Amino acid sequence: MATSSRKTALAALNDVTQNEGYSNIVIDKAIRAAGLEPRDAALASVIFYGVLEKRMTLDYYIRKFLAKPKQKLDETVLNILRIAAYQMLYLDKIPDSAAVNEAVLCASDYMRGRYKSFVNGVLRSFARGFREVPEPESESVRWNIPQAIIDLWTHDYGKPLCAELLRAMSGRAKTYIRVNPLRASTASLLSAFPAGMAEPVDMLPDVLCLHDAGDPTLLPGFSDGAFHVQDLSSQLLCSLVDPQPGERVADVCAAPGGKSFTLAERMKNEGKLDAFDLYKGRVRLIQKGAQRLQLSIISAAVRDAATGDCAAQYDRVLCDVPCSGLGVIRRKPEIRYKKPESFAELPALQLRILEHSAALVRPGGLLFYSTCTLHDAENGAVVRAFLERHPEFEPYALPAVPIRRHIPDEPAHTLTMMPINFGGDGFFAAGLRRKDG
Ligand SMILES: C[S@@+](CC[C@H](N)C(=O)[O-])C[C@H]1O[C@@H](n2cnc3c(N)ncnc32)[C@H](O)[C@@H]1O
Repeated sequence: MATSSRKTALAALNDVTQNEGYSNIVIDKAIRAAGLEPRDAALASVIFYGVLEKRMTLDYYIRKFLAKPKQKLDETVLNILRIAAYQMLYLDKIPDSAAVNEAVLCASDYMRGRYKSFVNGVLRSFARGFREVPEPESESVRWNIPQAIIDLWTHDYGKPLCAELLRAMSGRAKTYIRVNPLRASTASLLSAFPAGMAEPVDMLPDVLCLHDAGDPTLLPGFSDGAFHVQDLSSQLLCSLVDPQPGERVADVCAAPGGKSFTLAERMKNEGKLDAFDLYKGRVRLIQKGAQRLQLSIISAAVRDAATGDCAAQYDRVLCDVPCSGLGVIRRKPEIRYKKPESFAELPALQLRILEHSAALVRPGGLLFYSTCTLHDAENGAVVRAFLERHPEFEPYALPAVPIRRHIPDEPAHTLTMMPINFGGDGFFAAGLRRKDG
């Protein structure tokens, strides 16, 4: 068992807590910097994501073994304790003694070993006593979701649905790929992948769900443009947008490009798809992906969706706006710890983007609004405000999809997707139509 796995997980956790880095980017960077072997990299990643997901439960247990339970702890020392506690509570194959010893080694390297005996003492008591600690009573600690988010979901969706949501959000998200039907088929990929690694998904064609596949970019077909990684809800959203070959389509917040790719594939690479994003570096990601997938109708460019010019008129415009991301906390566990105040400004920006993008839609054309969050102020409320201010648009009933509608009486032009009984992330979609003439 390599010490470097824990050290790498620690460096990445410190990066997330101190610099508010995105978990996937931070852990990839830390693993590359450490030059870990695949097995050690896998362990570093399991520990890193596990600690982020279970942080509130881990802190509850750790504090039972502090002489002063309310004591303020150095953030790195706390992360060292969390890493060891996570292994003891959740990783059956790692002996408790190994978890403690590795933590003490990490502590020896930090601040000239100042906290080594503290870490040793706390963790030895933890190893002896954690099985006797009663389960946390607090719903928030048990599900590792801050109370502010539980309150928000209870307010927006009601208590019973919030309870289902908490349970669903505590599971791991699966990895889905979208097969590029212009380059491959689900059958050809299934035969190229090792047996049992992928299975088709009933609700949509050209989707495979992966099991223990490791890095999907290393799978056969990836470099030839046979598929891209895309969550099931995101793929469902593209089926709602339903662009046709030959149409003009704009995706105004498009990077890294997952939806643009699927939309262009659904258009059979015929027509025009303008994919915009605010950031140059992210526009490059769209260009790189479109090139790999050989989707020549995609033109990617930098543009501010809230203010930018664009003379063209489009048949369909998608606004997949920046949002708080509360629907994807299974994939990006750090998002749940953001303070709700940090997303207070988002609805105003989202409405600005939607209103500005409305000008790009031709008469009779369609405007779609989507987020990967579960928060009415960023979802239904933005769409309601838009319709009040824009009588030239009307609700557009979304095509039926084979998933449960969770929200009673949700209007036909909006769809809130929740991970309950369905593999996809939490997403919201709305359809609007510019009236003719
Ligand atoms: C939810 S992500 C889009 C994901 C993308 N549609 C996909 O499926 O891959 C939101 C994107 O909006 C971009 N963004 C943020 N503010 C923007 C603005 N004012 N104008 C254009 N893009 C913006 C971000 O850089 C980010 O790439």
